Amino acid sequence: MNTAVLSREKIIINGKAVLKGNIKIGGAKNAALALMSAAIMADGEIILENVPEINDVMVMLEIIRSMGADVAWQEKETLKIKSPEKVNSHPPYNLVKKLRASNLLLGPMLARYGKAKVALPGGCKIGNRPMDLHFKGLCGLGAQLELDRGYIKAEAGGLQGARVYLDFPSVGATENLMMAACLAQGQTVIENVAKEPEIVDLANFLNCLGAKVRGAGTDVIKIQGVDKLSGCSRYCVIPDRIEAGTFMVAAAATGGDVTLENVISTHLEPVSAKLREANVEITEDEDTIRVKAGRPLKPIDIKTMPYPGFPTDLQSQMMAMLTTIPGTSIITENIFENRFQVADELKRLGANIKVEGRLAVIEGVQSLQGTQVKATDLRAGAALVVAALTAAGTTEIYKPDYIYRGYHQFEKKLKQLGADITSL
Ligand SMILES: CC(=O)N[C@H]1[C@@H](OP(=O)(O)OP(=O)(O)OC[C@H]2O[C@@H](n3ccc(=O)[nH]c3=O)[C@H](O)[C@@H]2O)O[C@H](CO)[C@@H](O)[C@@H]1O
Ligand SMILES: C=C(OP(=O)(O)O)C(=O)O
Repeated sequence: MNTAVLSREKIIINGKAVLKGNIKIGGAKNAALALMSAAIMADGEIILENVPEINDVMVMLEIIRSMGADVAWQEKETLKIKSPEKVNSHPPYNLVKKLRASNLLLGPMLARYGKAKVALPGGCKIGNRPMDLHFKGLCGLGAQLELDRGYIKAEAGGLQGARVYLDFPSVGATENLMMAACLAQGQTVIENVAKEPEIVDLANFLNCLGAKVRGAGTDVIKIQGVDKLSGCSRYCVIPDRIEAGTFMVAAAATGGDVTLENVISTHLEPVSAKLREANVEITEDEDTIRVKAGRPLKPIDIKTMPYPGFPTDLQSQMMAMLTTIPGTSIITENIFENRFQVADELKRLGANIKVEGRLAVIEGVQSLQGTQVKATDLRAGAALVVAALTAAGTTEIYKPDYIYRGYHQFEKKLKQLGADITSL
């Protein structure tokens, strides 16, 4: 078990690898972070299993510890959390600014302790990431919120159940409201919610703590408020569909044959569907997926959408794969306007990509050539690794710390599949 934040100057990859073999996928970053936030609402002790030992989790652990929670790794990927009677409702700026998911502390803090002062969250600069829907929803439940010099200040003298309509199915807003509503008085109905598997995981976890949440995974979530939430002797975080999808794309891009263990294949249907369209052979079992790319790959078009659409968190990796598939592929990014930053780095490797607003047109080239590039965000970093694996020669990827935010033992797993990869 490694509980320190991992930091490196660069990742070095000698390309033209063909990935082959089996690897185990870890717990989902975006589920684990939400569950850790929810844990501060509970009265008893919580044991969370399958928690990925990634940098974002290490930061979230420090955040809830700074708020007074008793948090400790019990064994590999198992976290024990006991929230305090009285919380420090002002977690430190230098930790909060590192994470997007720190915005998920707002709902739980308001619900259990009636107040919160949280710096505006950080996370990857993949676009404008407003919090108007979080504000609208929490105000709808009776909270008072204001923005003051980069801090969100919130207060509530007891939240009241209400009907809230989200103008967009935001993952974070759905999660914040769902958590806050668990301890509100009466019923809350949230309409047009996000349907991502991480939302369902959070709802299941909250119910395990004694909450009454119904409808997660559909467009409408109904929550009957309860007086308090208890502990939970064991809850297992769902597998990370984005980590799994990244390895699926890497396997396909390198013409490999890789079996992923510990996945929920239904969560990966949008990814499997697009890879099949690109002529990749996918065989699914309940908890394994085999990706075999024996045949020539075909160009495809991709549009990112809220779940069950194609995930924006896998768009950059797909772009990397498409750079060497002969023909024209078109990607439409509908969620985050800056997710095409990776295109400029892929172009350094010889890719032919034209970006026009929300559209990227990719003309497949014969091969990429290794050079120096830099990760601009978490998934851009993962995409550069995929590209470097296919490239001729050596690629150095700077700023790999972005990658360590969300991938545990990325290099070790890739090595296990036959990649020539190291980091300094
Ligand atoms: C920690 C975590 O779980 N991060 C995920 C979460 O981010 P996050 O929760 O930040 O993403 P959202 O679903 O909230 O954002 C999606 C879209 O909604 C917009 N929006 C969001 C909130 C709001 O109040 N107003 C508003 O307009 C955003 O600008 C964006 O265009 O879902 C994203 C979309 O699947 C993923 O890429 C992130 O990996
Ligand atoms: C955008 C991502 O994460 P975050 O929301 O934590 O910045 C991601 O996981 O790709």
